[in-house]
Amino acid sequence: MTPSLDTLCHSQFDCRLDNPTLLKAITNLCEATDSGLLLHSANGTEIFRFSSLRTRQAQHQVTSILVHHLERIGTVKLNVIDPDKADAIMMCVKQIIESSLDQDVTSENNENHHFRDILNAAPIAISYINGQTRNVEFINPMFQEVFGYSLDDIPTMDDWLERAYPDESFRNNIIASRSQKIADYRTLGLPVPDIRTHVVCRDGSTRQVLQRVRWLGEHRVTSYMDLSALSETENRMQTRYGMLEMLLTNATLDEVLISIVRRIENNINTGSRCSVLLLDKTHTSFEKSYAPSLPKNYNDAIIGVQIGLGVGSCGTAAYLGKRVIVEDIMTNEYWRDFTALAQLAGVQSCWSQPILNSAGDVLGTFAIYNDTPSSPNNDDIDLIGFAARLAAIAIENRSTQLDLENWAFSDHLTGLVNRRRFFELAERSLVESYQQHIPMSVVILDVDRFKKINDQFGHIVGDNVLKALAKCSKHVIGNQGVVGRLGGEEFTILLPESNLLQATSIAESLRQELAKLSTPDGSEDIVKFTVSCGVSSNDDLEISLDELVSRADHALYQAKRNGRNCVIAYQQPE
Ligand SMILES: Nc1nc2c(ncn2[C@@H]2O[C@H](COP(=O)(O)OP(=O)(O)OP(=O)(O)O)[C@@H](O)[C@H]2O)c(=O)[nH]1
Repeated sequence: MTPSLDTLCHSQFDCRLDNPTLLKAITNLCEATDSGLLLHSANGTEIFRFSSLRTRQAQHQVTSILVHHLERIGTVKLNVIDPDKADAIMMCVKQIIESSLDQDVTSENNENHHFRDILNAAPIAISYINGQTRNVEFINPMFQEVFGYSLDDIPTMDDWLERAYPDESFRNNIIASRSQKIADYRTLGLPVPDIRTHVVCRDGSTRQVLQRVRWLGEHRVTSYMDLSALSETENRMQTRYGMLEMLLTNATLDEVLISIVRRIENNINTGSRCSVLLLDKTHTSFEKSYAPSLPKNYNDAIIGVQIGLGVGSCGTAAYLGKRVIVEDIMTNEYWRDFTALAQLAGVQSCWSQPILNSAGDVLGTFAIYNDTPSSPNNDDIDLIGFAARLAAIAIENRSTQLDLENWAFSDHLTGLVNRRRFFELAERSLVESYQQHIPMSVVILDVDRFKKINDQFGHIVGDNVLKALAKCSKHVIGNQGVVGRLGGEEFTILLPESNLLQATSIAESLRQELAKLSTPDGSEDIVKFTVSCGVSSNDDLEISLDELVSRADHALYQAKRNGRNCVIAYQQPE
């Protein structure tokens, strides 16, 4: 910053007159030339006077305006005895003063260059504004890098404020009052508190910065620490916490996976979309797609696709069990057979990470798609890895939960639904039956003389009989109903859409099939057995589940009394 010469004359030239070299040089000149001399600064203050007895008598006076680099810095009045020497003496005076000033300006310039160098090297954006003229005199390279503006874009403070805060009412209210506060702090001699603010950059983007204002004489030095990178990190942390929280809720697997996709999409560049693709049980082809931002026909086309080398980013990543980064789909060989699909979705790059379970098996993939060719930075890689791990946990959680549910709801010996589950399902069916006016039926089935089988062949063979019965019953009933084990050698069958006649017929078929079964006894022999069944239905009137079951039980009792190995439908007593 070169201070104007005017400033030098007014504020600094006077005090520099005590510079002994300058005073000595002028005094010497006056003595050598018999001159008297009176020097005024530009504002008229007398700053130097020399006179001797002879010069006081001298009649010839010359006045000259002292000009330095076209700027007036003061006047010199000479009293000379020999008028012919007046111009030469005046020239000498000027040279002495100007060379002294040049030295001062040069040292000032050196200081200013040093100051500039420091600002240029500073890692934060800095502007240097003249508080009186409001001219932006300097901005450092970091300022240009962070905000994009050059000095030509913002020659004055008002230009800067208009660009940085384009909303006029915000400028007139918030910014104006902030400027007033900054002035007040200055008047009070207090440091101006730092503030967080959002600045609009030259390219229209917004940067969050920490603004610090300090005064250097008349100059306002403002530094801006870029917080945008910091808030990006904060956002990413928030996203991660949000996803972890989701895992702890009762959300279904579908909800968790969609939530992972959505949250990552909100956290990355606009124009980027995400997907979770899940493999089928054989781990060879994609079975499910969670990609709500990709077109439906894209998702549909992915289902059933066999994974392998060159099956896009995800097919290849799932096949290799390794992350696959495709920066440009149109030129990458993994996408050679899928470019039309990519065009359909409007994606040009795809980074895919396999989802691995704790045993290291590939369960699917998590991927980020971009609408332009692009490569991920370290943060992106980190985020993809995090999303894939989270998806793996969600999937494993879900399967553990299913295992637990199965364990809680199924009979351990036969794998059929247990008593508790059977009654839950039957209760639900009964409600629907009345709502839809479709009768439902219940069959209770009991192995005849099972005690004898146990006694004769032992408990293990008895167990095998029960398992064989369960397997055969499930097969015969198929999707007509649900087979459950009530306990011991007693089973039950729920037939939600069968009336009494149909249910009796189904039970009769089952009885016949079971009678054909032969269970090995562990030696040469085989075990044959029969069953008796009681059937009830809600054809005729609205009854409770307890009543329905008790009627079937009653019918079973009849079947046993009738000699076993038969099916009896419940009949209302006359
Ligand atoms: N092997 C085996 N036996 C069981 C199991 N649960 C109950 N039992 C046996 O099943 C038999 C049931 O006998 P009972 O209730 O007297 O009836 P039953 O011999 O089948 O005669 P009826 O029902 O009158 O035809 C008992 O001997 C129980 O010990 C089981 O899980 N495994």
